[in-house]
Amino acid sequence: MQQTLVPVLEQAGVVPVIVVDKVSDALPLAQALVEGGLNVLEVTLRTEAALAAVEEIAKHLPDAYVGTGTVLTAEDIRRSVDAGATFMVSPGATEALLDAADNTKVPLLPGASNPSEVMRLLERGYHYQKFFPAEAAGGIPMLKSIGGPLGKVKFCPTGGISPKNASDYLGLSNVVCVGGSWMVAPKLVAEKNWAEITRLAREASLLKG
Ligand SMILES: O=C(O)C(=O)C[C@H](O)[C@H](O)COP(=O)(O)O
Repeated sequence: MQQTLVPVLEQAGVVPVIVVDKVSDALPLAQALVEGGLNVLEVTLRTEAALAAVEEIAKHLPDAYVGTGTVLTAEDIRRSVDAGATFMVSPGATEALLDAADNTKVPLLPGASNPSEVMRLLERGYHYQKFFPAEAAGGIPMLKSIGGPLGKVKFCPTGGISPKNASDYLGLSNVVCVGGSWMVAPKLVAEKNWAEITRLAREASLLKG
């Protein structure tokens, strides 16, 4: 069920976590990120514009893998699939969400923040999980500790990742990629500073080594 997601995550390095307020910003923003070398884009379902933004990017930017974030409910899954998302990300997981995900081909990267949550997701077949909120939930020491007993799970830590700590996370054997919003800061998007977004994306893309 996550088969199609694995190669996408493995080449992602840094996944920008995007909040789009205006649909008209979606394409130039996504283009700026792809130009900088980041091609796996998570558009959070936190704004009215999010689904239309996903549709635009999916339709016009074939070089990008666009997915939805902040997927909380079965309805969010349905709307993500309809918009053309190639993957979905949730900050945590509920049985209802996982049941709905079982009924769609679009892969889910579900969130966990401690060993019991990781184990529950593993029981449901999720070998790739988001570790959220990464810094607040114990960061690198927590991931190293989890990696002992639960070494077959690979994580995409998100929440508090920055240019300062991203490469340390990416250096862990149980980290497949990291998520972060620093290269799509609201101020940069509001100013339509696509050049700076490309510059930050390029810097981020070099972190994956
Ligand atoms: O909306 C979601 O589903 C989330 O998971 C939250 C995001 O992961 C964080 O907003 C990104 O964290 P920062 O890079 O610290 O801004």
